[in-house]
Amino acid sequence: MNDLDLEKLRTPLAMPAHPEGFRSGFACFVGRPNVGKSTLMNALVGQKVAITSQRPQTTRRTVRGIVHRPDAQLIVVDTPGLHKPRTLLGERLDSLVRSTLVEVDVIGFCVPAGEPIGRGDTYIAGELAAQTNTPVVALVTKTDAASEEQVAEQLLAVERLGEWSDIVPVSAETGQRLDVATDVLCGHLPEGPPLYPEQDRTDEPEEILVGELVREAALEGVRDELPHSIAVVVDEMESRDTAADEPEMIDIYASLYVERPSQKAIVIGGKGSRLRDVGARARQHIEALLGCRVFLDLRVRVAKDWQRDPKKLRKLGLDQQT
Ligand SMILES: Nc1nc2c(ncn2[C@@H]2O[C@H](COP(=O)(O)OP(=O)(O)OP(=O)(O)O)[C@@H](O)[C@H]2O)c(=O)[nH]1
Repeated sequence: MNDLDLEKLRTPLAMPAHPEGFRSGFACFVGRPNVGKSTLMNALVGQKVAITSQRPQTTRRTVRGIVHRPDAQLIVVDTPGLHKPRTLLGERLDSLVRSTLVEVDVIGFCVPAGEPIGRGDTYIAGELAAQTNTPVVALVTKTDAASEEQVAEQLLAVERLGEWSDIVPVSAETGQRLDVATDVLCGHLPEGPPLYPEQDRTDEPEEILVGELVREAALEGVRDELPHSIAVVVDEMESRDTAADEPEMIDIYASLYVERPSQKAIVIGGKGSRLRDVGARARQHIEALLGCRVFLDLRVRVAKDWQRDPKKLRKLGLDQQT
């Protein structure tokens, strides 16, 4: 469902004339979980196309966000954070990242400015060293959350980690040096026409974006292992028949899957209070995304140990390798 064959996407559109020297192509951000990859992609695209949270490993799919510039079109593929796999879901995520790495024109290796380089970063730097044909730009993220001194030290530490085409410190939060990052990434793209129409910010289907917004709302405030146990499937999404003078309205029915009945109780909350909050938060974001009123019906269902079961992963749309 989330086609990774980027070669297929390189077919140029029948676009109006583009300036000579126009560049287009794909970039992919990699890094440990929670280093700010999705937030950076959203900031570069200028719209929320990937969900984010304080929890590591929020991103489960590769998401494509599109950055438009007068001289280039950069398609950013956001990937789940690389880590040592512990579950089948973890393994699938890792191989998903690896298969994406070999297909892009430039890789952005994200390391947060304010955290010491750890084993996770070294492990990924080692993986990247094997990608000899693809330029790697090191992006030192979250510079707003670190002191100037820390940023300077981190730049030196990152330099020592491997061979990078460039090292750019950025803050998705304040927008600092995002233009430099885009410039540098675009500089590595091949010359070619735009691949997407100018108004497109993502090629994710709306249903997927809606499901992700529900998951994001459900992740807020939950503790421990629960975040990784929640998956969302949009079961139905349909425009309601409204009178000509009434505003457009879309009915959405979605299921939130958890792994155990005890988790179901947590997600629903006392007298359904938590689920109501999740629904209200998600509805707000979905209405902003779709630009119309939304009726949102959420059900919580148990799919026992879905993270370890290939059949269930497939049903939840998380088995992207087969
Ligand atoms: N202060 C600050 N916080 C940031 C910045 N970018 C991201 N964050 C925060 O860092 C956390 C993780 O951000 P994400 O974008 O979800 O990180 P990720 O690397 O995509 O995470 P995974 O999906 O786990 O791989 C969130 O709480 C963000 O708000 C930044 O530039 N400055």
